[in-house]
Amino acid sequence: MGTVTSLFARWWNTVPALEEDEEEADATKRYRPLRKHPELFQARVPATWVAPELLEIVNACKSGNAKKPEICSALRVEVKDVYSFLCFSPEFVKLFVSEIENFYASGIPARRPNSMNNYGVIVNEIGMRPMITEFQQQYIWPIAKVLFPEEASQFDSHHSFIVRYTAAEDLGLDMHTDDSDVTFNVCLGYDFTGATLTFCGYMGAPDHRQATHVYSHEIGRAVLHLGSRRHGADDIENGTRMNLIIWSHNSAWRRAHPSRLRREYYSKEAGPPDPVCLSTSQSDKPGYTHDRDFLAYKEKPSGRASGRNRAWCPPPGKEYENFPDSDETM
Ligand SMILES: O=C(O)CCC(=O)C(=O)O
Ligand SMILES: [Fe+2]
Repeated sequence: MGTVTSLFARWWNTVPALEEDEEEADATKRYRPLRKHPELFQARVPATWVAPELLEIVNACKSGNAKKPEICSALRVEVKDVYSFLCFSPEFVKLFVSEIENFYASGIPARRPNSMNNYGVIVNEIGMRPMITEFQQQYIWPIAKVLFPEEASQFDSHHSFIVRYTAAEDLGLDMHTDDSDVTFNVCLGYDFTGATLTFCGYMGAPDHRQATHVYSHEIGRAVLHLGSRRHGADDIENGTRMNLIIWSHNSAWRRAHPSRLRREYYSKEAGPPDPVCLSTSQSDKPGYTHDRDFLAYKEKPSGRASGRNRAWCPPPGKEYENFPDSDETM
């Protein structure tokens, strides 16, 4: 990831992706002889891997008659600009999960997908990039192009990873935006309770920190949203949740919209934030906090009593009326 993106990531509380090597990752080389299902490492997505509903949506989108947001009944509008659909067949879910379990069992070290997730795996780095690229181009892109015509005018790369949460490991993921143009997020297992996904507004919009929707993950169902939408994974209560996330990138759109990185394009906030939309930390560094008014609405998280204050949101001049004074903020 380049400097601009890193800066963008720091400034906007975007989840930063770690750098992916141009060369074949070490994990790919080491894991190659241990692959359990070699078909997951080829540029092919057999029709038996996808749900009939996904085929229906893709066909509707390709027909050119699809109108946003009512593409077809198989596509559910969760809330404006957040969509979900049945995506993978039980056959694929079983295959994919068993491969990931096999990778974990191999003990091969894998770099983590982002600075906020300690138990995930970058699936591109274990050799799955060709299959994911095929899935992105054949299935995600035709749908995203209809739903988000500008951000998804083309997809030319992706950062794809597994996230895993259990009560004994990572419980959830703090509020953030993604370093993606369009995010695809599908649940692959297992049994769990809690672990919903809470959506707020768009980065820099007046309702940026207003709660808009709570999505409940279901195995095989995918959710699609823009990376600039603030969201967070709520704590898991029991069991284990595993999701595959594909961050699609559109370099042309990024080049054409450098302004999305600039403070002056941030709107004044309409009102005080919903506490569920407040962001504490994307790091284990104490005191690493993103929302300037966090302490006016929530307790200081334990173990974060000191340290550098990196809070930036909302930017100066963009505060809502009666923004709490500095004694109440970090
Ligand atoms: O756990 C989830 O469902 C969401 C994870 C997420 O938002 C992310 O990894 O960027
Ligand atoms: Fe995310």
